[in-house]
Amino acid sequence: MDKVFIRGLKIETVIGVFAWEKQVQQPLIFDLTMDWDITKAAETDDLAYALNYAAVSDRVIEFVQGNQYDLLERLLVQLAETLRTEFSISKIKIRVEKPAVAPDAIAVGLEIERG
Ligand SMILES: Nc1nc2c(c(=O)[nH]1)N=C([C@H](O)[C@@H](O)CO)CN2
Repeated sequence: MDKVFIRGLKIETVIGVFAWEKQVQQPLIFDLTMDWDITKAAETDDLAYALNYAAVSDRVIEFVQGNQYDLLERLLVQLAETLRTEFSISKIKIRVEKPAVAPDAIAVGLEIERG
């Protein structure tokens, strides 16, 4: 299957288990890979048949900044469900890094696949 991807989408939001994390915004960095059959878009050269990565990016930003969760797990599962429903995406992989909380690691985060 063809893939549409978004890499390194940085979004400032409130996320985390601890009390201090609920008082501040911190960055999350998202990578998304989405299955999409590009045949019709390639034949027609029409964005209407493509999975518009700009529109998906805007929705990810809106969702992440519009919802507050403790765990990355809940955020990613809810986000995956929302994107799959709204954009008719059959399969999605979402990876998120939370860089501000792990000074001794290159990265911490979570990756899920749905569909
Ligand atoms: N698997 C997870 N582990 C942890 C999470 C999380 O969302 N998923 N969150 C935290 C804290 O919020 C942390 O980021 C602050 O130090 C810890 N572990």
